[in-house]
Amino acid sequence: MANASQFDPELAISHKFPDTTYSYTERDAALYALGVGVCLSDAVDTDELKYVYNENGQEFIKVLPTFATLLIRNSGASSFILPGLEYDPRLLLHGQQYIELYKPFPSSCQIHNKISLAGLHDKGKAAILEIETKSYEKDSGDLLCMNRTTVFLRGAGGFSKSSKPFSYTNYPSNQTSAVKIPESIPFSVFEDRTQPSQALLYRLSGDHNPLHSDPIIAKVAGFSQPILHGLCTLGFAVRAIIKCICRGDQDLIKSIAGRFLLHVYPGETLVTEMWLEGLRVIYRTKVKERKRTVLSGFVDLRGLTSSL
Ligand SMILES: CCC/C=C/C(=O)SCCNC(=O)CCNC(=O)[C@H](O)C(C)(C)COP(=O)([O-])OP(=O)([O-])OC[C@H]1O[C@@H](n2cnc3c(N)ncnc32)[C@H](O)[C@@H]1OP(=O)([O-])[O-]
Repeated sequence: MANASQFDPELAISHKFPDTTYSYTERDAALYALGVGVCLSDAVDTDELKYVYNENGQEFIKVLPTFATLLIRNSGASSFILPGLEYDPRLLLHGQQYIELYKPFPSSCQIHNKISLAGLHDKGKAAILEIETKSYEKDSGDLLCMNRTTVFLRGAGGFSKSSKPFSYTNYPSNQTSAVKIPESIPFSVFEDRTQPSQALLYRLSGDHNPLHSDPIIAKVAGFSQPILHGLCTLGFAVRAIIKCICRGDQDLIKSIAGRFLLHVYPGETLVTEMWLEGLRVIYRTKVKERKRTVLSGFVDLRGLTSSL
């Protein structure tokens, strides 16, 4: 439990984050695609080869919508360290991710990020911190996407009165990632087995948190072995939706919300169930071997393909 003297929520809320920059090339986009399982079970997958190879003479490779989560990499870990918040970073877990996409990503680009604090909550046993990043294309000044990252700081709650726990949010409640899963049979189900080396491949895209690679750090954090990055699991789930519901058209994705409910061990099989409600896909991802739900959320679409 956090010592109240180590936490000054008002100081954290008034903190001004410096802008950050990020540049990527086609190589980064392709490496990321491999990290989230593109062409994992079929090297010539007709829906996915375009993310890693200039197929049929296409000039540029295509970029997955979840690549949005990499644009904030340089603002990543350091943006969770704020004046007024002291906690053990080894106990930090990724809780939720919300992404809005405004324009398809070019295959290479220079990015300018504007960062702000979107939420801070005292949950008693934990504190929840939410950071929002707006990513602009440097050349055109166009807004490409917005990411809202929620982290769960285990052991850092209890910094306010339990009768009136501190809670600050500056965004609409309909953007929360928690969803109610329908009781009906899913519209579609997709299964994908992650590789035992999946986290080691994914980390090359820039998330070097040792929780995903170092057995000793993983044990300190309470896991039997290094766990998969939450955003890697999200990448697998959204790929399943692009394949099964968007029929391979990644540009149909408008926004993505995901709540990480349980850790995934690299090598486990991910089964994503999808329900279509108008232009919203509600989804749930389970680990087949442990029969446990690890991720759930929704994806809003710009439209449906005529072949659906
Ligand atoms: C990005 C940086 C680095 C990346 C690291 C990774 O990738 S790590 C790998 C990827 N990440 C992982 O592997 C993490 C997987 N997830 C977990 O292990 C667990 O879900 C947990 C430990 C985050 C919370 O479990 P628990 O049993 O301690 O929680 P509880 O059910 O008792 O609820 C307490 C309160 O918290 C709320 N709340 C609950 N969950 C979430 C959430 N996800 N999100 C937000 N909020 C959440 C819940 O609504 C409730 O509030 P209310 O309603 O009372 O106002």
